[in-house]
Amino acid sequence: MALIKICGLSTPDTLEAALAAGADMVGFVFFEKSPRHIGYDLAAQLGAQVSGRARKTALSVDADDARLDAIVAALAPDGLQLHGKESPERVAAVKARYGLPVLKAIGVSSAADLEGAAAYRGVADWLLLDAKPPKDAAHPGGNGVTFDWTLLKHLDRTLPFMLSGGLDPANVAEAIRISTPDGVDVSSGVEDRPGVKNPDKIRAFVERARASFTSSR
Ligand SMILES: O=C(O)c1ccccc1N[C@@H]1O[C@H](COP(=O)(O)O)[C@@H](O)[C@H]1O
Repeated sequence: MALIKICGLSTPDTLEAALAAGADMVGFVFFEKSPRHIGYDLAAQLGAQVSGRARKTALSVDADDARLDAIVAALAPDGLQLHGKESPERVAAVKARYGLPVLKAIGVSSAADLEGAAAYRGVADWLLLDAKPPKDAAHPGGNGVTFDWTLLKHLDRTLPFMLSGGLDPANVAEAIRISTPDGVDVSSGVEDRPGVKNPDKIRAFVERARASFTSSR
């Protein structure tokens, strides 16, 4: 079954909205420069709230082992999203250390970026294909930017991939139709402003993505 992930959750109410809507994965951001960053105490609280209703994903950016140890201890995630410049060797080391599925984020703006993704075959569990951040961006993701989904027609599908980057309730059906992903991921597209999620937009995103995956089976 294709997966729907809501990322950057940081309050009990919006987490509840994602869980009640039927999100398969819920993501938590551990990156201080992000408006969606959460600390360890809140991570433990939100992690307990999930209580098996969805897979918890911890997003980090070029985190070292000490940082990942602390994140894993606080959240007890079901998967790790590595959203920086982590090499295939680093991804392999993270997988070996924690024994958790790894989603490796790749910034895409051209077909060449997809060729680079091949290096993660046999290492990452999922690719998370996001738009390359704008040059002046403060962080490598969560920028609400899309990329040319038709590029994915030539993607080697050995690894499952999650489509991300600028998705929202209005464009997710078209994005699924064009790119036929194994999952979709959204953050800023279900917000009113950076870091402030909107429960209605979360529900609309999950409903439309689910309907679109179901009708394309
Ligand atoms: O959300 C963030 O603040 C963030 C910070 C650092 C790295 C990644 C981040 N978010 C991830 O980026 C993609 C796309 O987000 P958007 O839907 O375009 O806003 C998604 O995987 C977020 O989880």
